Amino acid sequence: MTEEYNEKCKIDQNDILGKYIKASENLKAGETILNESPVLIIARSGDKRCSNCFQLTEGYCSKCLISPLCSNCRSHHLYDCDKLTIMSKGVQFENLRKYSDCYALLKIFLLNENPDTAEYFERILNLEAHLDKRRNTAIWHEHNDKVVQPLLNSGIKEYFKCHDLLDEDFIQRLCGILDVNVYEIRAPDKGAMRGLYLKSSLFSHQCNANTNAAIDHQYRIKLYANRDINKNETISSCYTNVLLGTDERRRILQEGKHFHCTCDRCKDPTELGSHMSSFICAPCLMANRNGIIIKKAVTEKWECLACNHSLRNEQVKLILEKAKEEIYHARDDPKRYEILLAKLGRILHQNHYLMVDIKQNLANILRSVITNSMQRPGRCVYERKVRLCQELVMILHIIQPGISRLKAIALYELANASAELYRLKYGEKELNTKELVALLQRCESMLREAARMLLYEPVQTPEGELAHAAMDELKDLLNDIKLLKEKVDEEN
Ligand SMILES: C[S@@+](CC[C@H](N)C(=O)[O-])C[C@H]1O[C@@H](n2cnc3c(N)ncnc32)[C@H](O)[C@@H]1O
Repeated sequence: MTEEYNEKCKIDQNDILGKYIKASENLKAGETILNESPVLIIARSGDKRCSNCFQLTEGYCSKCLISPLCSNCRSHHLYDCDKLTIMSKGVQFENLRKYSDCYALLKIFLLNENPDTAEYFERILNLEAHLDKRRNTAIWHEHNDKVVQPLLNSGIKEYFKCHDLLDEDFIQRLCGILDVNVYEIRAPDKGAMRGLYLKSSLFSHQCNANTNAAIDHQYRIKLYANRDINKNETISSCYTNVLLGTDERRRILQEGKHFHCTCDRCKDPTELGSHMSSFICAPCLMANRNGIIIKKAVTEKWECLACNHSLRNEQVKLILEKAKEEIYHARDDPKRYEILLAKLGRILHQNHYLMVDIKQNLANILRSVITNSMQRPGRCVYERKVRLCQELVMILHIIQPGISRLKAIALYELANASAELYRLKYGEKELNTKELVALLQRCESMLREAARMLLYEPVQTPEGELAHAAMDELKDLLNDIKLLKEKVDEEN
């Protein structure tokens, strides 16, 4: 492939990945690889968002009658509005309104109508669609009912330049292109929507990817190296939630992106030693042994590493289904979460992704208890919060060893909760001033590490704002430490 990409990386192609990006030079951790604006921003399937500000809405533009528009916005993209205004006079726009996913496709056709953007239409058509893998699957039928038929029956196709292309297969192909290539982006209401980026969509996936994607308030994407990348190394981005277990991640990637992931983490039954899918071996537990059940790589059987005990696939499925149901019913109740942790902790490894899910939920509840000025959290709240954050940081160190947004947030919370706990202990005379200084210095280095990783995030995003908060808190902490050190000197 000779197609130009940029000076830091180039496009290559192989039978497994299709097109993918590799480094043309050595890249340093933190180095920006790509900055790009989306060619398309669309609502998530089933949502309706204002064409101008992207807030959720039920309203429509009073001129073109087809584009969703919220009550705060008076107009949207002029070219699109003028074109759709002509079309709406001769089409059944009620059907297009009823099936909101049609609007994403109309936006793609409009790119082709507009001479300024027609080039993007051509480039979108070059993206992977996995048409054959999708044919006659559940998603194919869903798109047929909610996009293909409503579009074809509305009569709108005759108004587009590409009307003779617009048959069932072509529309399914575009649906496939969107499903396979979009990035999830944060909507103004903090919900999710989708962005299509022509260059960024060529990055292949790894569950332990070597880049992070950061999307700013204008929806520009920045892809930066989260660790050093060698020349000719494949540059990857992560398409899925890293806090899920291998079977879950693989299922999501198979269903949504149509490939079987064979990255280092997926291939390793211990998930790089994190044990995020492992079970506790009951016979070993009874015998006071440390038995862990993992899914063996070749046989795909769930077997204990210490004895010959095994679990059948159906048993594993049942345990997980029941655990998920119990987690669902415990939602927002810290006491029930604690009981569940104790109960499931006898079946699931401490780092199992469902245990991590409960611990994250619990840590979030404790955060609101701590930050709520009406409540006066006791020491035990801080102790629990510290323990939960420590466990999360430890797992993230394994699965995201480089620069990591999740790790930065967990470290930030750990540093603050720990500092508060040490101050409480000091107030209760459990620590002397010198000991407090030493412990606060540990918090300082955690906060510094969190701020360092968050500084790669765009300023006007929640993570960018957290970077600022971390810097401010670091200053306060340094000041505290300085005053306490002076006190130590006076005491000596
Ligand atoms: C967003 S596209 C990436 C660009 C794509 N390779 C192309 O040729 O246009 C996602 C698709 O790339 C392929 N892919 C990405 N990462 C992969 C991986 N780790 N293993 C196998 N296929 C992968 C899959 O076909 C997937 O559906």
